[in-house]
Parts: sequence; structure tokens; C-alpha cells
Amino acid sequence: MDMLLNPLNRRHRLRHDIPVVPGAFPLVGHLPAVVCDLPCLLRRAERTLGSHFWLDFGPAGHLMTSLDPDALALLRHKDVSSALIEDIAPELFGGTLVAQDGIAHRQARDAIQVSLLPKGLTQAGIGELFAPVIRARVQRWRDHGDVTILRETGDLMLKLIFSLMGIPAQDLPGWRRKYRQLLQLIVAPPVDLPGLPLRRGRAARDWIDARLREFVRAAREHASRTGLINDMVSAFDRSDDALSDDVLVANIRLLLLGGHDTTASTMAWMVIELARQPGLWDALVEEAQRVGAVPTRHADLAQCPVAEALFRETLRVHPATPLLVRRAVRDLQLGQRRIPAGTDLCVPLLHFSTSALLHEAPDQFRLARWLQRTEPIGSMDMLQFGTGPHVCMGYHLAWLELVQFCIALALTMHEAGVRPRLLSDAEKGRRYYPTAHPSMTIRIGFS
Ligand code: HEM
Repeated sequence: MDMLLNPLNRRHRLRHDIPVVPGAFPLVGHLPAVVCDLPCLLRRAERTLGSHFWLDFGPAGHLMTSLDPDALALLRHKDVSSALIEDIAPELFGGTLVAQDGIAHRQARDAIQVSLLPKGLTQAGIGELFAPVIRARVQRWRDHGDVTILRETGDLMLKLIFSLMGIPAQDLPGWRRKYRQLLQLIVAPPVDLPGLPLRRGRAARDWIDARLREFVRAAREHASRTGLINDMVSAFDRSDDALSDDVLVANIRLLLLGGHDTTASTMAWMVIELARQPGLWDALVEEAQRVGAVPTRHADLAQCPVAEALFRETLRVHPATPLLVRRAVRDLQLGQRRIPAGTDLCVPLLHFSTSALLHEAPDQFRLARWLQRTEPIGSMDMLQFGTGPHVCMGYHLAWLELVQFCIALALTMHEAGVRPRLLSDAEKGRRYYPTAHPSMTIRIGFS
């Protein structure tokens, strides 16, 4: 067997009448294949077993995975819960709204959402804050001549998200270090000893939370100031059942996590696509020259249709969050199948995003599918941000910063008479779980 599956496990088994994909390893199940070759794994499972099958996510257990478009409706169903997210990553997502349901979720979400909508972002001057940071970074790339792209976009995104939180520039190295330690909680084995990832990750989380608490206190003392944290604090303090600072701090930390990896990966893929398709780069440069400056407000984004199409098509072909997980809290009907209460579910956004059911010629990277459409963007067009009550809260922010990035890149490189060129194999070393991204080693030259 080629695809990181266990050749010794070929037995065909059923759970609740649904086939289990063969090839799981002890302890880690199908995780090696999920992480390294999810599209191939899903295609093979569909071809051999049909559109419903179990995947073994190792420590997270078996998830019933459905490739039936009806599965998307599960994300909007009142009888499915997001609590499974907390079970899978309690150290990172415990107490955050992404793992909550019902009123607790709605209350925390309502309090934060306003600041992340176009009006809130414009009022807080986020576009003006980001433009010079992005411009300075791409100028550094131009001066350097070549970059390891994902490392660079990851660093840029961290800088943007920290500046969004009002973290002073001189404190950034300390935050960066703690943030990287926090991420170790994703893979930390459950052993709490000094020097091990769990202990270090928890210490970093406590460090971050303590500082966020100080920001919250400062925001209350200077209530007249604007800025994202100030807006969130006032919204939390105004909410009907005042929400505790623990809830507020956990959710600000969630924004750090939610807004980083996903956008860094998308930004890296954008550069890779621009480098491997010269026609795309030419169209973007033409647009950037026409608009002449990096847009700073949502209202300006309409003048950048090519950059917007690039943002949407990059996400469609390379969705940064390829899988969503849920738990059935009551018996559910999924097409012809009955899903018993308690079943853990996996909805592979990657499959739908690149499926012929939703898109013509889904394997082709085509800006025209966005540039030529006349109907408004609907929920299926932004599926990569989820759907239903948990749909991404950072959609407008991601749209703004990614279009800003495209225009800044095109202006800067074109002024210097250079364009992006792919220096490595873009397909090698891709990862698909827990978020999807190109290989950390891919290099892009500007010449
Ligand atoms: C390209 C960029 C992004 C992608 C592809 C993306 C994708 C997603 C997806 C698929 C979900 C749904 C999770 C679920 O249903 O379980 C989600 C939720 C969320 N995202 Fe994003 N995201 C992006 C950027 C951002 C940014 C920039 C922020 C904020 C700074 C953010 C904050 C959040 C939050 C707080 C949630 C949880 C919403 C809830 O549970 O109600 N995301 N995102």
C-alpha cells in the first residue's frame, strides 16, 4: 500500500453498519494518511466503500465521515454539538466559543462579532494599521530576493494579529515565543513533567492569559480608546448576563489561534499560485497599478476584483480548514442513514470545496469563476469558512488582509521589475491536518 496506511490491517469491519476504512495503525489510526494525503484517502474510501465511512483519528477516536452533500446540513443542525472540539483539544479550546453550543456560544459570539464585521474593522482603523506592516514585509522579501514562504507568511500574520490586539511592537518577540510554545499543546502527549510540551504549553497559555487580562483591565480604565480589545470589552460588559473575564480572555486567545495559521497558509498558497501561473500575476499587477495603493477599508475592496477572486479561488482549491468535527446529540437522519446519538462526525470541507457537485472543472484554478459571476456570494461559495452558527468570525478580516497583501505584493515587486518564481516542488510535503498548509520548506524567488 502506498499511502501511509497500515499494510497489516486489511480487514473489512463495520461499525453501526458503516464500513471502517482499512489500514489504521495502532494508537494513531489513519492520522498519518489524514495528515499527509487526505484527498487521496477520501477518494480511495469513496471509491471502495461509498460515501459514508469511519476514519480512525487515533487519540480522538473514530469519526463517521460523510461525503454526502447532506452532511453540510449537519453543520446547521440543532442536534449536533461542537463539544467534540473541546474533547479533542481541551488545552487549547476548552472554554472557548468554538467548542460551545446554544446560548453560551451565542452570547460570547455576539459580543465579539461586531468588532470583526466590516463596520467594526473600519471604525477601529484595522486596514490602516495593517497596510504599512504588510508593505514593509513584502519590501523585505524584494530586498532579500528569495524567501521560505510559509515561514514568512506565518510571521507576518502573527505580527498582524498581535498588532490587532494592541500588543506593542517591542513586546512582539516575547509574544512570538510564547505563542509557539502554546501551539505545542496541539501535539503534546498527556504527560505533565517539567520540560515536556504539555508543561511548557500550559505555562505559555497562562503567560498569554495573564497579559490578555491586563489588556482587558487597561481597556476598562481607558474606555474611550478604540481598538479591537476595547470594543470587545465594552460589548462583553454590555451583554445581558455579564460574561466573566475568563470567558473573554479565552475567546481573545481563540482569535489569536483562529486568525493565524489559516490565513498564513492561504497567503502562502496565493504566492505559490501567482508564481506558477504567470497570467495570474500579470492580471494582479494590472489591477494593483490601476488602484495604485493598498486598500484600507472594506468599501475599497470592490475595486480589487482580481485580488478578491484570487482569495476565493485559493481558498477553494486549498481550504485551510479541511475537516470540521461535530457530535450527534440525538439520533439523526443523513440521507438514507440513521446516525445514532453520540456518534462523532467528520465533515470534510476539502471534499466539498473541490467537488464537481459544486464547481465546474473543480481541479482547475480559475479566477474566471469568480470574475464572471453575476450572483452574490452565497454560503456555498464561502464553505471554506464553515456554515451555520459556527461560521468563521474572521471572514471579513481575512478577506481584507489577504486582498491588502495581494495588492502590496504586486505593487512592490512590479516597481522593482521582479515577479514571484517557484523554487521548489509545491506539492511535496503538503499537510492537511489539523490545518492544511504547503510544506514549510517551499521557497519563492523574486527576480
Ligand atoms: C483564511 C482564513 C480563515 C479560514 C479558512 C477560517 C476557517 C474557519 C472555519 C472553517 C471555521 C468554522 C469552525 C467550525 O465550524 O467548527 C472558523 C471559525 C472561526 N474562525 Fe476562522 N478562518 C479564517 C480566518 C479567521 C480569522 C482571521 C479569525 C479571527 C481573527 C478567525 C476566527 C474564527 C473564530 C473565532 C471561529 C469560531 C466561530 C464560532 O465557533 O462561532 N478565523 N474559521
